[in-house]
Amino acid sequence: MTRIAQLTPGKHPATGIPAPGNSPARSDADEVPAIAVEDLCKKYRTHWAVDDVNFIVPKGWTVGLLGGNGAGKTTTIAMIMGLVVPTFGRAMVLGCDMAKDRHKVLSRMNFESPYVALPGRLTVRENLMVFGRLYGVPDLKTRIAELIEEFGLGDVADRATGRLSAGQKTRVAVAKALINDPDVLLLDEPTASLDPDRAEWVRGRLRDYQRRRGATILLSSHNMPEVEQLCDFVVIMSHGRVVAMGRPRELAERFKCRDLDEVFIHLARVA
Ligand SMILES: Nc1ncnc2c1ncn2[C@@H]1O[C@H](COP(=O)(O)OP(=O)(O)OP(=O)(O)O)[C@@H](O)[C@H]1O
Repeated sequence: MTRIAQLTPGKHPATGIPAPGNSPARSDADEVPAIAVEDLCKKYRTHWAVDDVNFIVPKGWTVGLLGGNGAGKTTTIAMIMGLVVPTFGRAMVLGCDMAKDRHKVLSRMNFESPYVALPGRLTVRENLMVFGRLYGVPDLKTRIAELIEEFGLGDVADRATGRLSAGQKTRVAVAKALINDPDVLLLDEPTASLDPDRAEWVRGRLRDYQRRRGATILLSSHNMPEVEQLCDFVVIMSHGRVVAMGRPRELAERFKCRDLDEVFIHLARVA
């Protein structure tokens, strides 16, 4: 049995985690997971940025990818997107090896990071139009109107994206990430530049989207209360390796901590 198979829901060696209540994975624990990361490694010159990472994300789950600065989260997400080629191992999305077959699943995925800027000279509407066309979204004008309404972007829809505030840009980026109704959504610190009110609002949108669509979300975040709110399960990395995984409450119990914040600090000091 591969390590990936051991991490299939219901077979988790440590936790035997059941699928979350609204998860389509509940009825079929053996179906192809949304994301499967198997023996994944990435070496830059002499440095292993990602070093033998294994985990799965069953369909319909929200999983947090956590770790301190330089732990390897962004590199792992980049390999899951098929943007960085693994040195060893593979990242599978909906059964496709992303280093070889990503064209087969890209239309069912999307990505958001405040650190990846959208073209600044294009207006918000033009950006949504460009990405909508790239993803082949049907009835695109209607979809853009829905997103502008849902994300409260009416006042800035015809302004250059580069001239918006960081918070406004983040809302545009999340709207862009949902334009193709993705089955799999990868989020790299989705609320990093938002004030607490806006951050909560974006989390609400993501939660609504996940529930409505049964979508799978893998999210990296340094905001532990956010992770506790959104995630069914977390994978914690340090120095390119997975050092712990489990449900947020289980991890707190396992490490005798009050919450995930304390677990994070504990692991950052010992791992
Ligand atoms: N293109 C690259 N060339 C060389 N080294 C890289 C490259 N990209 C990342 N690294 C290194 O790989 C390691 C992991 O980086 P990565 O960006 O994946 O970490 P991270 O967990 O996302 O960190 P942060 O929380 O600070 O964003 C770091 O030591 C980083 O310096």
